Amino acid sequence: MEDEVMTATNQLQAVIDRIQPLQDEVVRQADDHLNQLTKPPGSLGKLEDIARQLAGITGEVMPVFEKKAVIVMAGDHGVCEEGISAFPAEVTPQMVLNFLAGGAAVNVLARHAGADVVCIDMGVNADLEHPALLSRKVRKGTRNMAKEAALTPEETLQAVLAGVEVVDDLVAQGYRLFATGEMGIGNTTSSAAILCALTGLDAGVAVGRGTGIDDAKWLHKMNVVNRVLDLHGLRGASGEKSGMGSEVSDETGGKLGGGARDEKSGEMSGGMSDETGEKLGDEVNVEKSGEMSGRALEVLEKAGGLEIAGLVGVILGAAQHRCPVVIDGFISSAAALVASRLAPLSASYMLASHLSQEQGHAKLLEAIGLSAMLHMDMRLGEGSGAVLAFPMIEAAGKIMKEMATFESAGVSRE
Ligand SMILES: Cc1cc2ncn([C@H]3O[C@H](COP(=O)(O)O)[C@@H](O)[C@H]3O)c2cc1C
Ligand SMILES: O=C(O)c1cccnc1
Repeated sequence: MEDEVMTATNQLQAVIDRIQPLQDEVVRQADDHLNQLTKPPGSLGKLEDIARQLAGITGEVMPVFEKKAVIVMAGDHGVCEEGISAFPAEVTPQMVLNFLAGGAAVNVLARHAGADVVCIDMGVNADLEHPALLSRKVRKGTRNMAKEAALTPEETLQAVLAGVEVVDDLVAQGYRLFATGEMGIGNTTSSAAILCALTGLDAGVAVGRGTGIDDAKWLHKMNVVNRVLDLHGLRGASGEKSGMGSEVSDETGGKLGGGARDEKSGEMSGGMSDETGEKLGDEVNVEKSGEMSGRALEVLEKAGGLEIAGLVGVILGAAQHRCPVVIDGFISSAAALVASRLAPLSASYMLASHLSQEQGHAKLLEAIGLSAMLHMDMRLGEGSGAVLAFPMIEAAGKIMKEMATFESAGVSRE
């Protein structure tokens, strides 16, 4: 078992080590091109930030994304037995079948965006079979994190590496633009615990109403998250700078397997933040990823979900392949936070699609250094907000490719 964990750890470290900074030179070329286009400089606002970020990610000033996919990972949560959701756990497999039949919100919005839905069983507590379902089932649901660790180290690594492989396969099929999506009743509780554990935030700030729980259940859900943090010693020891001004101690961050780590990892290069929009023109990249943070993996083991762990792998895999990855709502962002702590450079490959109504989502994005494109008051998950943002991302690419320059259109300036 030890050997298996070591091998999987090394595999994950290799993925992290392959993640490169954005290509500064191409970002500069994109910036130059944007300034030749028939518009006052900067007048396309965040579309220009996206265009620069896409250039730095892909190495192309005019990227085109012919094949795009939303990767919807599903898993069940043992913590449901604490009564923290407005819906029963059976909804997870039922919704997976709905995704496969094409009837869920994410299917509709993906069709609208011309994207494919790739549905993956990471750990649903049912025997599901369908020709279009990819099974990467690690186990039938997590353990109840309020009583014991949700996952073992082996299970956690297996799920993360499965996510990496899913992206490897899709890239081999020609996909170049990804979105994260998930299904798992109870997973806003898991995500809130991850947010608290990695930033030091209080449960009162991080815990939201998920599928729509009433006040009494909401208070209970906060208590459950507090119990999880106490049981697993996850309180206030992020080992990382949160980027939100919350003071956190720094003793537990470390290379997996022991050694001390000295890595400034709180400053993210997430391309969509207001500051980074400016930064993209000159200083896009932060430091190269260092050794992976054992702390982030530990949090995933203690409080994670199999679909969340899988999405961590999807995000790292996309970054490894220099593909943009569009992050959906609260749960996807919890996975993105873990990914950014494992590999700080991965944040440069993320685009935050929308600001979920789920309490805590703004703090979660802030901790990664991302700012959301859309404010649609959505709180669904599944990847629904992320696919809704696909057309905007493609629009940024089209601006680069199709817009006339001052010279070509004979438009005067100065
Ligand atoms: C019918 C239905 C469809 C969904 N699609 C996504 N979620 C969302 O709700 C769940 C998280 O909320 P909580 O932590 O409160 O259980 C996740 O499955 C998430 O994807 C859904 C929830 C329901 C009920
Ligand atoms: O923001 C989300 O992803 C979300 C919020 C509530 C319930 N399910 C998902």
